[in-house]
Amino acid sequence: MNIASVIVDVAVRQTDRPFDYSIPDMWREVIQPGMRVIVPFGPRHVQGFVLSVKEEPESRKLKPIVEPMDIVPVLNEELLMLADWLTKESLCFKISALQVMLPAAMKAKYSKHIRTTGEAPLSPQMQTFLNGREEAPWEEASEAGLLPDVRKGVKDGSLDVIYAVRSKGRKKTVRMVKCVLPEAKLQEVIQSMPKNAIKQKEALQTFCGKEGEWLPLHETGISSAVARAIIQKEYVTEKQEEVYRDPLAGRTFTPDQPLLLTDIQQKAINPILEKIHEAAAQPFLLHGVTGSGKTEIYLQSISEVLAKGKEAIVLVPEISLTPQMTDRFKKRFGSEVAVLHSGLSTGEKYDEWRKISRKEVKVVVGARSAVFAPFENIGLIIIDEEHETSYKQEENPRYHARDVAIRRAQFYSCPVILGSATPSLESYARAQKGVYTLLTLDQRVNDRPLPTVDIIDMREELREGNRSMFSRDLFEKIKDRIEKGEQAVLFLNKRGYSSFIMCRDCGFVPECPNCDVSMTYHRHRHQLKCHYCGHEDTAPDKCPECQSEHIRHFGTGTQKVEEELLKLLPEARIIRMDVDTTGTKGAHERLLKQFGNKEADILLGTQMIAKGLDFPDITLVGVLSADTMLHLPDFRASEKTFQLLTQVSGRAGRHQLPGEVVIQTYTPEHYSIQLAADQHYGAFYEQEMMTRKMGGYPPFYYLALITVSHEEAIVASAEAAKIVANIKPELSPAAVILGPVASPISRINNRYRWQCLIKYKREPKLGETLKHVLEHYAKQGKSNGLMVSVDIHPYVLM
Ligand SMILES: Nc1ncnc2c1ncn2[C@@H]1O[C@H](COP(=O)(O)OP(=O)(O)OP(=O)(O)O)[C@@H](O)[C@H]1O
Ligand SMILES: [Zn+2]
Ligand SMILES: [Zn+2]
Repeated sequence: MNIASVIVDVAVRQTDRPFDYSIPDMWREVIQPGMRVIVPFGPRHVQGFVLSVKEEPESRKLKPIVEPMDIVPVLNEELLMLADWLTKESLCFKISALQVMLPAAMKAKYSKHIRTTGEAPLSPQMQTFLNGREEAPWEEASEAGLLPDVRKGVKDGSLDVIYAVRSKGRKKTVRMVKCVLPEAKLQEVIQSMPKNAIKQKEALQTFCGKEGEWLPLHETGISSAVARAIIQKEYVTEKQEEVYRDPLAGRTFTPDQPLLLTDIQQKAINPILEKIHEAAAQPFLLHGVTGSGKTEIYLQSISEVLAKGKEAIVLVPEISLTPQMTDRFKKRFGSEVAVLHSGLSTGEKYDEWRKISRKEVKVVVGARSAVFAPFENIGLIIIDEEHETSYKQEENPRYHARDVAIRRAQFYSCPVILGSATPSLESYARAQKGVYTLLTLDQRVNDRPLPTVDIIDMREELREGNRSMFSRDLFEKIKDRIEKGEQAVLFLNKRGYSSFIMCRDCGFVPECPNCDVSMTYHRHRHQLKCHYCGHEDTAPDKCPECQSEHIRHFGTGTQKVEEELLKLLPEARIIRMDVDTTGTKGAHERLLKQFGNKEADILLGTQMIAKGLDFPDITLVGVLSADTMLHLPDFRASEKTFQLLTQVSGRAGRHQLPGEVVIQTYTPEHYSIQLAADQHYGAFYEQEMMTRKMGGYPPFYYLALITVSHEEAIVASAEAAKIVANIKPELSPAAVILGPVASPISRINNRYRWQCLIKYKREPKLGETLKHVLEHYAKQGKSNGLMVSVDIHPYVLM
């Protein structure tokens, strides 16, 4: 093959297609599709991905590939096809689709150098600057104010500008040493060494009885100076050995055995096992209440897959990718497991990825991007907590891991398990239609009861003179748990604070008259605004419902909760988990371990404690503020509230001791709170589907969000209007276009943002139309400062 089609690492629309390069003779056997290569592009060298290779009679004049960056392909054929699909589905650049599949360490790092050519004399300035060096970094010349001289040098032929491309990640190596002397000879040498060579003698002693064995130098205790000496004397030889950075170093896992499944679990797993044996691509929705033993079903399904010599991918939301969760997989499958999450360093991620790529592991447990694990014989993909919105990537390529998983599973003819106690409406609706097979676990393991839930009306508390953030009921229960030596989890819903206003006396929250979403409060203008349709109002100083003056937007943080709790209960031992206390590496794990060891009575935290925790002595869960998310300007607000309340409640009473839950709220009558307390998913589903149907939202309609931004608000709004005018004729009359309106976050980095939301059912021309829009603006892009983005199936409408 003498020609390669390459996608170059230049993300603009004009380059969003393969370019042909000739393959130099010496690499004709080497270069294959899926490899990264360095190619010339304009004056520079850039990274590129080979999509295909072909043989052509040498008539075209093509630039040659500079060199390959890999010796084996890093993307297999399936992943290359997947990138194609991803580009079409999410309207992204091909290069972004290719790069998202690889660890960050494999992204190209570019550097620029100046180098002497020796073909013409250097200017005196350059001579002084280079001071005998052949090469210097471009930045250094730039800082020295020498760029004009560099330019002259390039012109007169004395200098070259060199563009270098490297991978960011480095393989880690350790220095290994081995004694080359036979045992007897070694003893002889030690004996004959001069008395003062104590260190060298000691060093050689280490090799006694280790003939022919390679030892890691750092484990021998030999200093590098001494090592150098005995290597020089040719007693010892050395080599560099590649090692993996082990993110779990120092942790041990006691292997565990599969549990005997309960009848309910058995009934749920059977259809999965059947599809594994048939090798059939079938998505399952595993709807199991909290503590119903979903994880055990995952584990046993994976065992079956491994027994067939295939591989499995398990996706877990970042936030619940806790040590507790990963341990369960490590215990069952030991060194067959690789773990990928954002807590790993770039190097550690790279190493885990290479283990997968080299087929040294069979199971990957990881966050969203692990869906691209480079396995080639996938037998099962599992998405735990499938309703989590973090499975959608909010930057290009804007993909949803669920869609990618189902796509890959089709290719490999294998089942997908989507698991959740609170499935997304979209998935449950698909299961109702039979697109996914529904499996239900409606009871906790061994008939442990679900916790009892009390809803506390915080308006009532206020009326009766309790101004604290703890209701009397919750406070009494916390005290009781501390006395009994049991544990409590206090959950503060941080998301959504400070964006809406609420009456503290009656719970009234101003809503948009047209949209059924709460209005967003703008403090600087004291205004309320709907971010779906643009409706505006001044913020009331008195509650329109009850005339109370206690209507304001309020907020509180975990730290404040901790302080107040300590004032009331000085003896309470509290572990606080939020972004502040978990910022450092391993902090998350350490805090949970302390809690598990019962070094604290109360675990106080935000979203990050809502999921995955399984501690036997948690008998109380308190939700301090159930409403905060309810009033976000988001049609999924009720769904998110229901899911979160159900999840947190599920942390209580999972083992022998029964659990209790207290939910504090200002809107106790809201159906998502009522039904979460009843733990009645079915009823919530019915009610919420009705709301979505009336509002014309998913799963009844699909959405596409167009966002336009510019430094001047008027330009952004005018362009948004133009876009709407342009696409309208391309869509059927059934499609609805909302807006343009200012985005909820109306300015980011001094750019004003406007958006329009398209609701549609079937619009075959939509993808093409939106792509044209993107292309149109990409062409003008830089000159007029407009930025346009398109999010198909958006989850963040801000
Ligand atoms: N068949 C079984 N026999 C005995 N114990 C089991 C069985 N299956 C699961 N368990 C135990 O029950 C508890 C709950 O199970 P698991 O954590 O798998 O539930 P889950 O549905 O994944 O929970 P959640 O979604 O709430 O995190 C765990 O402590 C688990 O070890
Ligand atoms: Zn009121
Ligand atoms: Zn509105």
